[in-house]
Amino acid sequence: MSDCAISTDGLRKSYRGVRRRVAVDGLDLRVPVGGVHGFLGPNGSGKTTTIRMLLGLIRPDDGEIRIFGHEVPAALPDVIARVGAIVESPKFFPNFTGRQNLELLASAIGTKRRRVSKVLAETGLADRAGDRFATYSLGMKQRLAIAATLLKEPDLLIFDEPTNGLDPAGIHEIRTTMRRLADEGRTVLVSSHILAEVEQIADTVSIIGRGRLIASGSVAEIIGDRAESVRVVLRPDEGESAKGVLTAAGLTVRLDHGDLLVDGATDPADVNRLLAEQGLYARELGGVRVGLESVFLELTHDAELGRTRRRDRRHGTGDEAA
Ligand SMILES: Nc1ncnc2c1ncn2[C@@H]1O[C@H](COP(=O)(O)OP(=O)(O)OP(=O)(O)O)[C@@H](O)[C@H]1O
Repeated sequence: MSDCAISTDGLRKSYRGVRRRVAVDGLDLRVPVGGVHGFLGPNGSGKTTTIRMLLGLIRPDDGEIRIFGHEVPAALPDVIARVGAIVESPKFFPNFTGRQNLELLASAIGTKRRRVSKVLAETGLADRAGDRFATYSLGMKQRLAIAATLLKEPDLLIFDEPTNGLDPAGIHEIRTTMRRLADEGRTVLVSSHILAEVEQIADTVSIIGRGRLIASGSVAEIIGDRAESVRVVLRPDEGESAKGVLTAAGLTVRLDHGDLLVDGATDPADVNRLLAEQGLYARELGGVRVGLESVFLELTHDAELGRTRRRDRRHGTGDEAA
């Protein structure tokens, strides 16, 4: 697995409370060396728990983690110097300037002071380095946090929802910074539930749901043959019967805001013919590109559905034919 910056196999973690809660449920993750890897999943799907295990902050119940081939947590001391992470908002002194805050940190971790100017430049903060931290925008505060993780020259950067709470300009700044860090040869793992945002900068992604891997690969691979769908606009009362006709013809059909979306590389003319044969006439019909966001919703919805069906079968309450 030496071509992986991070790999996990069968990673598991439950939290004990009133009830046992499975947060990570046999996760197999592969993060290639170099580039931005989006670690995506809905709220509560286990992203933060996974990241905390990668950093040795909590212990897995089971499974294996390797970072640059080193087993974690056992060999964490051998590799932690190569890893920089932001998992929570780091604390800085509000009345110190950005530069003073970084200089303090640099001396605490034994890094040369001249590195401070370099990381300020790398995160686009050189111009504001002499201003007090308290006067920084949220995006600048987050970039100072990134600058702090760069002090020890890490090969791998791990960011847990780094754009949380930022406005569009702040999101853009962080996104540009992450892209630049990866273009300089580092590996950046960034978790998010905002998929459209990660889609723009990620080279590869892993999508998780309920603590399990649902899909991984390049954005293009995951979108795959869903890249083209056919949108069909009908009279509102015809949606269900049209869906029945197309599904019976073997097509995958979803209702989307009252319209039908026919997934897969389907020729709009075939859809038109199938409907017309049954006396259903489309008001509009055309190809649409599908983004990662809708694929993600579909995948996590399918995973959830599979889980419900398995549970129903166990309890004997489900539709056995399903
Ligand atoms: N310290 C804890 N004690 C008990 N349950 C926890 C704890 N931390 C997380 N959980 C639960 O574990 C599950 C996974 O949570 P986690 O924070 O890892 O997900 P996440 O994907 O990072 O979510 P978000 O996008 O909301 O940050 C959730 O059901 C959450 O409620």
